[in-house]
Amino acid sequence: MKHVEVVCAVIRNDKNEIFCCKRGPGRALEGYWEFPGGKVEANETHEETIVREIKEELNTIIEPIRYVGVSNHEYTDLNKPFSITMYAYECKLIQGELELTEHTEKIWVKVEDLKKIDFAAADLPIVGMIKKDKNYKLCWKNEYRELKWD
Ligand SMILES: Nc1nc2c([nH]c(=O)n2[C@H]2C[C@H](O)[C@@H](COP(=O)(O)OP(=O)(O)OP(=O)(O)O)O2)c(=O)[nH]1
Repeated sequence: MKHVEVVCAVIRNDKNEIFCCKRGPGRALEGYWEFPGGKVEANETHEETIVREIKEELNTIIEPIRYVGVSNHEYTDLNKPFSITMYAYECKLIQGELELTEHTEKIWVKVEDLKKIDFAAADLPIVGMIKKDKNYKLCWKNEYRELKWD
C-alpha cells in the first residue's frame, strides 16, 4: 500500500478557535474537512513543508511554534487505498489572510466543537490531542528535527 508522510498546521485564533478547510473536488478525500498542509517532499524538514504548503494553499506566511502530535491511519476503503503518517504542528500567523486557493470552504471552529466536524479519518486523533491539550510538547525552532520521529 502506498504510504504518504504529511504535515498539517493547527492555526488558533484569540477566541481559541481552530482553522479548518474542506478538501476540493478531484482530490483524495474530497469534501472532508482537514487541517491545511501537505506531503513532505524529499530532503525537506517538517518546518519547511508546513511553511511551503501554507504559502501555496492559503497565500499566508505562518511559523510553526509547537509540536501537537502524530497520527497514523490506513485508508483501506478508498478507490486508491493508502496509509498516512501525519504530523501536526501548531502554527502562528505571520502575514496573510488565509485565502483559499485549493479548498472549497474554510471555517474557524471552537476547540470544544471540533468533534462535530466531518474530518478526514487521520485527523481524528489530532482533534483528540487538541481537545485534551495533551501530547503537546514545546517545540521551538531548533527542537523540530529531534522531534520529527516522535
Ligand atoms: N493536508 C492534509 N492532508 C490530509 C489531512 N488528513 C488526511 O488524511 N490528509 C491526506 C489527504 C491527502 O491524501 C494527503 C495530503 O496530500 P495533499 O494532496 O493535501 O498534499 P500535497 O498538496 O502535497 O499533494 P499533491 O496533491 O500536490 O500531490 O493527506 C489533513 O488534515 N491535512
